[in-house]
Amino acid sequence: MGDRIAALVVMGVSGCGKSSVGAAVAELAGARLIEGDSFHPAGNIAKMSAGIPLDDDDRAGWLARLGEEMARTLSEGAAPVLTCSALKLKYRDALRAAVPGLGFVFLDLTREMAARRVAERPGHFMPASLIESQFAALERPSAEGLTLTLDATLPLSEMAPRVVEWWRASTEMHAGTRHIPGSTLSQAV
Ligand SMILES: Nc1ncnc2c1ncn2[C@@H]1O[C@H](COP(=O)(O)OP(=O)(O)OP(=O)(O)O)[C@@H](O)[C@H]1O
Ligand SMILES: O=C(O)[C@H](O)[C@@H](O)[C@H](O)[C@H](O)CO
Repeated sequence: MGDRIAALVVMGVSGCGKSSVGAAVAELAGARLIEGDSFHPAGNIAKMSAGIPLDDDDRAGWLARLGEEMARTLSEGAAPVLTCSALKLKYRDALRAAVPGLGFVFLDLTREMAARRVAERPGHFMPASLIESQFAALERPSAEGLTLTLDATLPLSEMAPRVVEWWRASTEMHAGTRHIPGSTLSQAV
């Protein structure tokens, strides 16, 4: 601890709750939600809709775009909360290179629960048949700094405050200043 978290990425496999948790955290922290799925190029959506997993090349441009979007949000004085699968270490490192002080919230879910959630979710492009490939790609962020792992089956009402508390604690420990996520305000404590 002690490193200030400038922006958050809510990560994990499809169905783990990135959009739900990201929205709740952004709301509670007064931060700006960036919904990573909205930045996929049409070709990526077409591939996933057809039941074909994305590969590193498919994800490279998308990750670069997400890094730019977080940097742009910070330059406007807002704190970004990005939802992004960020399944592999090299994807997370690409995001870290774009935005120093990036915190990750990993929503940990079993294959069975992820498959059930995705199968039961109406009107979404992601088929449950791709869950296995999501777990095949997943490199859990177990030994990485500025990372909070949460059981993705916890109630949302419990997760969002925990994330915001962790975020605040990291900022308050930074050089004796308190940074309020979502604002440009930094005050001495
Ligand atoms: N903590 C939770 N408890 C119970 N159900 C949840 C929880 N979080 C999310 N869900 C439900 O699981 C489904 C998937 O959630 P959500 O869309 O937020 O996941 P996601 O990781 O953003 O998925 P994707 O990456 O595929 O878009 C939704 O139907 C959502 O309502
Ligand atoms: O890296 C990936 O394979 C993708 O980002 C997927 O995770 C989906 O976009 C997302 O989960 C929507 O269901």
